[in-house]
Amino acid sequence: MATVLKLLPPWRFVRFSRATQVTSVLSVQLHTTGAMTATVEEFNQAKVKLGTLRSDPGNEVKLKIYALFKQATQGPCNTPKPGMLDFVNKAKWDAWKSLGSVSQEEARKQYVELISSLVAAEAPADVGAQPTGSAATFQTLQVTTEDNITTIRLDRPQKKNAITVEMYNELIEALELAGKDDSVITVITGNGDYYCSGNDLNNFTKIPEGGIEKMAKDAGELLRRYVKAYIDFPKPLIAVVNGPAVGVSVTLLGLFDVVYATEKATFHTPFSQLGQSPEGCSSYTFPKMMGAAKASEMLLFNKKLTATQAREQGLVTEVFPDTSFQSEVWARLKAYAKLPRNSLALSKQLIRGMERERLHTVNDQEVERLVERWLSDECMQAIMSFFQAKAKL
Ligand SMILES: CCC/C=C/C(=O)SCCNC(=O)CCNC(=O)[C@H](O)C(C)(C)COP(=O)([O-])OP(=O)([O-])OC[C@H]1O[C@@H](n2cnc3c(N)ncnc32)[C@H](O)[C@@H]1OP(=O)([O-])[O-]
Repeated sequence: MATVLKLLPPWRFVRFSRATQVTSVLSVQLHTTGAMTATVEEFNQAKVKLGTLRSDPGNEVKLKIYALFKQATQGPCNTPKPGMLDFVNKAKWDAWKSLGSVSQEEARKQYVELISSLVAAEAPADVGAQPTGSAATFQTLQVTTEDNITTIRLDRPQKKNAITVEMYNELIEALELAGKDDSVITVITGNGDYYCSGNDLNNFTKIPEGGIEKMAKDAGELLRRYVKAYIDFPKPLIAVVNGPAVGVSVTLLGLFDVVYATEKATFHTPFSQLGQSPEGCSSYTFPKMMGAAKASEMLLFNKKLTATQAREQGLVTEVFPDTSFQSEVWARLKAYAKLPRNSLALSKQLIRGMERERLHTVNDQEVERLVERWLSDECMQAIMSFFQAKAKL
């Protein structure tokens, strides 16, 4: 970011010179208090990253950055209020004062998160937008960028878009790229009649050399990374649920910003039927969203929801008639994608940022439990039953 930023009157006088920031930070001793805070190193890295931004994030954001920086390095504002006509310093003072008694550690963490989201929302010089047709780089997905929207389509329609190990890895990569490209929003949807039938149960049949324990451990690590990609996704993420959704594709909806569904969609999490346990942070997001009892009906007792029920429970934002689903949803998404990119990314960060650490903890705990479940007799019996039932057809 240029040191002298273009600002509109009366804010044109608000300038954050790099020199001021550097002087301030040098005069402060920072310390780390634990995993829920940003380390000194992360804070310093964030300062450096701030200097690499190519576009001006706007006055409001710059004031927020300024306020968080002051709070992190000097603590709550207790300097005298500048006079009414000293517009610039009064705006800065107001921003700092508005942080009240937020601790220095918390301010440091928010500073790091804010800069990270600004950096993530800005395409690196050598990446740029993914051109339409970049699907060639993926085997199990179609990924396109058009009209400021990056769309990731699950592309195994013959298998109801069941997620193989390869597909998990490709989805992680596609999300990573989408988070950094020039698009304003990212959409996940399915090709064919299903949105997604969840984990490909064949993933459990490929036992590596290290045996079933190794398989469970590797699958756990992959799942952790997969869910993390959603928790950390830096811009608005929208699910276009074109048909039935099962398992992990349902649980993850709690990490999307908006979920649009056709009336034909259903939502099913048959975890106990499979001897497994919830993932995708649903053990936290579902009770929060729909209350413990309704969440338990789904996550413990395998209750399959219609699209309308899912909307009533808060899992789905809006349900559309199947005949007009695609046209209505895409018209709306194209309009959304014309909104300012940084503003959307930063607002998402505000909405989701407070919960990020908690979601990571939930993800870790769910993965730990699932790795145990995958080694249980209950789970193995359930997987065998699926394949035996298939064999009888
Ligand atoms: C790791 C994180 C933890 C995740 C947990 C979860 O996601 S738990 C949730 C885990 N998910 C489940 O428990 C769902 C298991 N699947 C089902 O219950 C049913 O397939 C269905 C209800 C999705 C669709 O029924 P339908 O009668 O409309 O269609 P159809 O059955 O004829 O399917 C067409 C083809 O696709 C195949 N295929 C589909 N899904 C899967 C899959 N997940 N796996 C493998 N294969 C799958 C199916 O075998 C068939 O292959 P074929 O014979 O042509 O070679």
